[in-house]
Amino acid sequence: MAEIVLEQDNPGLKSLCDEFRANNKIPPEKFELYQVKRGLRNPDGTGVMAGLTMICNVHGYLIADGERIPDEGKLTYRGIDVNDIVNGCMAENRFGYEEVAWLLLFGELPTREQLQTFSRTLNSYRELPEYFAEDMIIKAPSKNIMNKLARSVLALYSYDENPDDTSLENNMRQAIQLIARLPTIMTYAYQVKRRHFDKKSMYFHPIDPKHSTAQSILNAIRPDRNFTDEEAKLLDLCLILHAEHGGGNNSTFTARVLSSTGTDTYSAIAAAIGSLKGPRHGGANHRVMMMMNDIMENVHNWEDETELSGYLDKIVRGEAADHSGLIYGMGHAVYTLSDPRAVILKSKARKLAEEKDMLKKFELFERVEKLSPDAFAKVKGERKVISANVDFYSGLVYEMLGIPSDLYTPLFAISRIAGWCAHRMEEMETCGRIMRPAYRSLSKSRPYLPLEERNRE
Ligand SMILES: CC(=O)SCCNC(=O)CCNC(=O)[C@H](O)C(C)(C)COP(=O)(O)OP(=O)(O)OC[C@H]1O[C@@H](n2cnc3c(N)ncnc32)[C@H](O)[C@@H]1OP(=O)(O)O
Ligand SMILES: O=C([O-])CC(=O)C(=O)O
Repeated sequence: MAEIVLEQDNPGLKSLCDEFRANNKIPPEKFELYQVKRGLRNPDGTGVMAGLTMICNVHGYLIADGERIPDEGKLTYRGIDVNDIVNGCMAENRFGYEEVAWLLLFGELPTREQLQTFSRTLNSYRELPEYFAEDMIIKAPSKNIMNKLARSVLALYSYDENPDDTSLENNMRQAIQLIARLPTIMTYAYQVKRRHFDKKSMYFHPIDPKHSTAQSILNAIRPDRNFTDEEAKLLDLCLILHAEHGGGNNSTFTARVLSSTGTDTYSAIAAAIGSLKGPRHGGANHRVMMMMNDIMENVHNWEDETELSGYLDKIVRGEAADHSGLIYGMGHAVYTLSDPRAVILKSKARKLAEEKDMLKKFELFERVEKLSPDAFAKVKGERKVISANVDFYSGLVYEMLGIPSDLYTPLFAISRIAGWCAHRMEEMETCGRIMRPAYRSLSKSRPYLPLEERNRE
């Protein structure tokens, strides 16, 4: 027999998949029979309680008589409402992401002096180690910036003289260095991707040590380095809103699971980046824009709610857009009536759309947001209340800021790294047990057969 050609549509590969399918069926009713908490969710849809945290609270429903009662979403960082953080920074017309990173890492709002010192510290670590960009980014471009971010974070292990020391001091050093460097890695990786895959110019502007995180990103991705203060403050707002979301979101949980083994910071954060890339998690912000492009192409009259509803039904039936059956940017594991981050981003998107003469597109987003819950309820027969999540309007805001779609999900990672690092340290300092849930085995005992007895047709 010749070797199997591992290529899409090759009969050999198809036969391997048939072999897999034949031997790997688990009937859905078995999950119920053995009371397995699929997706680590209780029967009422609430998450399995996996830990304790002081970093964040995500509120999306009330429980009354054992039932989930939908409620407006509320997000607090270290007990402080994220709306108050946003309004506080806006009232003082200053950048807020650095303050949020401090709050998440240490548990208290920084004093003016602490904030200045922290911002200066971040700026002093923005540059990558010598030859890192040449050896790790330029020589090995990736089409996908999330993939490049994960690989670069893993590679930083080799540039660290003390990578495996998991003392708080060492974890803290690595956390602050990573928070400072991830934006630089992202913008370098983007330039290399532009040059290598898109055949466009690549430019590496010098880093300005006085820039906030948001400013440093705009400085690096704009060919002429020009941006307004309003644009930088809006990007900063996006970074504030994405910085943290409790211990249970998939990427943070991933970081905590890895940290519970005692592994190094680079391994834990690279894994979290891999999780965030998924289209059901942070990758949804990019998918929303692809889905909306598909809707714009296929729905003839954007204002016709009957036509639009019909198309949304097709998306949920898996017959349109990417055929996943998902309306990206809608639904959430915790939020029901609203995701507070989506509420803020929507108001910013509307304002920008008015300024940039893009109201027609904004209103289409708004219509999809309005009609999706019905399509979801009708097609899936689900009673669950769904609303727009953080990923629904973020891509639109980025698009109107002139940020390329390659960077939508990476920007999420640039911000969320603060939360991941805070959770890693909390896990290691306060929990100290390896996470090890159980899987009920459905396999039956059987004898090992010698090769000549394995005759299957
Ligand atoms: C930063 C973030 O991660 S925010 C979330 C970003 N993700 C997205 O926007 C993708 C679209 N949304 C979803 O896939 C889901 O709503 C999630 C992943 C966010 C939450 O998932 P869950 O808590 O498991 O959702 P839920 O328990 O309500 O799922 C019930 C059913 O509804 C489906 N469903 C949930 N949301 C949607 C949606 N937006 N479109 C279509 N079907 C959906 C689920 O796939 C599931 O179907 P199944 O029973 O056939 O498996
Ligand atoms: O909490 C979740 O499951 C996903 C989410 O919104 C986030 O991580 O920001």
